[in-house]
Amino acid sequence: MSIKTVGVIGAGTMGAGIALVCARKGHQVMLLDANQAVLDKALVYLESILTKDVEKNKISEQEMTETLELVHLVSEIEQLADCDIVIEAVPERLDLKKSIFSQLSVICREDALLLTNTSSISITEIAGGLSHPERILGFHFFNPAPVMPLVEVIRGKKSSEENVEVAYRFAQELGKVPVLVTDTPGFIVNRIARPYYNEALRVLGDHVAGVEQIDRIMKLAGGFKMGPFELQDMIGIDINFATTKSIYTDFFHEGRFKPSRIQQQMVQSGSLGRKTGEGFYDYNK
Ligand SMILES: NC(=O)c1ccc[n+]([C@@H]2O[C@H](COP(=O)([O-])OP(=O)(O)OC[C@H]3O[C@@H](n4cnc5c(N)ncnc54)[C@H](O)[C@@H]3O)[C@@H](O)[C@H]2O)c1
Repeated sequence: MSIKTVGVIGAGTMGAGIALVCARKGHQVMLLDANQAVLDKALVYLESILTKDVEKNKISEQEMTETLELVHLVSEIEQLADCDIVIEAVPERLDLKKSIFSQLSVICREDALLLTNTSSISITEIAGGLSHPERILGFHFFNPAPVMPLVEVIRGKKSSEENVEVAYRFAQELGKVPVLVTDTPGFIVNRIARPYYNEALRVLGDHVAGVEQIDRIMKLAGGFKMGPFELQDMIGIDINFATTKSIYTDFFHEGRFKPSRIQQQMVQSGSLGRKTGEGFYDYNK
């Protein structure tokens, strides 16, 4: 399969980065968001990253212009009809993802690959009841997408082996390191990472230590690049909370995955981390 045009749905934290990864490899990118302000912000982000590449002599000004010209900002899902691959990166909600994939199933060609960047939701459930579920797979980038090398390629119950191979090769072609995963809650990385966030939130809730202290200790003693609270702010506390809830539900409420009330209240209050300027840390200072 020759991949020319890639659709990216959702131009937020992940979608904008995924669009950049694809455009840098010469693909035409149709970047869709329901919110025009997010699309405008995504363009500013792309320009700022590529400008840094020019300043560091990694690319020429002409290459920057050519890469930017590959990214088309769109507002209607029908504009993705000719895409060879579509990567969905809307918020971590099953109803939203199901609705998007049911529209894509009608709009896109039968041989187009339909990928979801979900952190935790069952691929099998997203594809359930849709026509041609063999072309629906998980394709999970890590944040920030242009920097992090890993992509989890997740095989849903009805994903075909042929499409798994195409997705695997596509990840390699993007310069990423793919890992094949079967469809289980949280896949590999988010399942293993849950205790890092959850236990830190319990330590905070038990007043054992504060946010900055916990982050500092995990970096100093554990060798982590970022502490659990810095990471939640970068990921988006809403996205992190939704991921924990989904993993907890899909593991039939095993206590070790139980979500935290602290995180829930931060989401309820609109303190979502860096993207809102305030989370466990204040970014407006
Ligand atoms: N944030 C992370 O660190 C991270 C890492 C890996 C995977 N993910 C996953 O990627 C997905 C997106 O996460 P994010 O952090 O980029 O979210 P985000 O909230 O930053 O961005 C989501 C975007 O989707 C848009 N959107 C919502 N409904 C839409 C629709 N119907 N059509 C088009 N656009 C729509 C929103 O306007 C928003 O801009 C989630 O499934 C998340 O679990 C996130």
